[in-house]
Amino acid sequence: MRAVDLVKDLLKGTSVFLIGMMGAGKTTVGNLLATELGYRFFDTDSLIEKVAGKTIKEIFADDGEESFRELEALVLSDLSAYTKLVVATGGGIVLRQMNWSYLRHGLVIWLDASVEVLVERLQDDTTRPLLQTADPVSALQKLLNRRRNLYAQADLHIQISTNDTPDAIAARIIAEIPTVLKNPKYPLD
Ligand SMILES: Nc1ncnc2c1ncn2[C@@H]1O[C@H](COP(=O)(O)OP(=O)(O)O)[C@@H](O)[C@H]1O
Ligand SMILES: O=C(O)C1=C[C@@H](OP(=O)(O)O)[C@@H](O)[C@H](O)C1
Ligand SMILES: [Mg+2]
Repeated sequence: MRAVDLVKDLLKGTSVFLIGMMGAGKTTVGNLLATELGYRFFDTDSLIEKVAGKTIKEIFADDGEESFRELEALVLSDLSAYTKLVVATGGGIVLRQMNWSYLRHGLVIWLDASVEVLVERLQDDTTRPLLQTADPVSALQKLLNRRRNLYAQADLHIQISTNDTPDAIAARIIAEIPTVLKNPKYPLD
């Protein structure tokens, strides 16, 4: 049996939620993973932009972060009603305790990249309002310090190194899902 077929068998349509810091690759890897699993892919940030009719940057600037977080919770609660989804979340989704009740509808996977990797990827990014500061490196470090314990509540922890390609990370997720989901056909596994 191919690894991905075993995983489909184990998941039985359960959705997958990717959490982790900005730049960890949730959007990029989520897309690939959905294709592999034959699931639909959604990104909470893209849905928020559709609902609001403006970009994340504009929402932060016009309405503030709290307003963005309200929309984020709303979009996540809607998505949690469905099965067979891979959902790439925004890095701050873990902050609201209520969001965990939605995330727990699926399998929660933490993509964990170091601040060095995140900085390398996001140094020229202008779309993430929380990084538009004089010192984005320390902004990322502070966010990670504040959020690490929340990300650690995920069902599966995927550590990402500098040279891991998106394809390799998607393959690793598929290889590691069986370590956290029991196979009911082999209850003594
Ligand atoms: N494994 C990877 N290797 C190299 N670059 C990556 C990798 N994953 C994502 N990226 C790049 O890093 C940036 C952030 O990725 P993205 O998927 O948007 O992360 P997130 O959704 O977690 O913020 C994008 O420019 C993307 O192309
Ligand atoms: O970490 C955060 O608080 C945020 C992460 C972003 O999404 P990505 O994690 O996809 O970059 C986006 O939701 C917003 O800029 C806030
Ligand atoms: Mg993203």
